[in-house]
Amino acid sequence: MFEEFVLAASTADLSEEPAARGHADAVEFRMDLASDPLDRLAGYDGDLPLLVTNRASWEGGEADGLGRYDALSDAIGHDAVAAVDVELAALRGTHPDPVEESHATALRDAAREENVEVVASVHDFESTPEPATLVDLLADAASEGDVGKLATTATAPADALAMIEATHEATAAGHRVATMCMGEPGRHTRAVTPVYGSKIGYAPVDPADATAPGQYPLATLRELVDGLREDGTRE
Ligand SMILES: O=C1C[C@@](O)(C(=O)O)C[C@@H](O)[C@@H]1O
Repeated sequence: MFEEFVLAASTADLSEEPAARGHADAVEFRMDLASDPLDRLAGYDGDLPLLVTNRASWEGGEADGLGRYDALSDAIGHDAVAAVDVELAALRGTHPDPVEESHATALRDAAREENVEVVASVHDFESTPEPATLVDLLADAASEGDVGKLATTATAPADALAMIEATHEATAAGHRVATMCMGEPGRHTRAVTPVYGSKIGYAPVDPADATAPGQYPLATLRELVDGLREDGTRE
């Protein structure tokens, strides 16, 4: 699924899928922000494939406890689910609770059996480390998942440059990555890092429901990313 750039419409409401269809390649279903996510998933009959995310509270989301893995295990059994997001800190065992690692790696094994791709993700809600650190994080994340995703917070233009540089380096080193900066000074990275190899972009269908600071509206990001492609067309 992530051979080419995938624009994911990020939402807590799967009934938005028809509105996303014209612009998005997939839907990121933020299960942690949804009510009755498994019921919603069971009733999903949209066209776009789903990337399911159940973001842990310790990584900026709203899902508490290990039960979030049970929900994800159930979710990956649905035909429409093509990818699952798992936090790198859990996969790597760097989270303080060692039980996270066994749950995260078991979920990854189950995903592989279902032919569901794994997005290993890292978020920094405060800052953007220097490029060498970003490249290391991307290499780690890409080795734990099918795609390594890194979202950091830009507080100055140099942070955006660091993310662009790291995206280029990690991609040149053969890692499959998805990158973006959160926050206003890094907003343009969402349009630009795909030029350097980033494989996933996230944008809300309704700008009022952004799932991260600095996201462009879906139609805008589609236009920007396509406009910056060499031939200027959607693949
Ligand atoms: O991890 C990400 C990236 C993101 O945080 C962003 O910055 O667009 C949005 C989240 O919904 C998604 O799970």
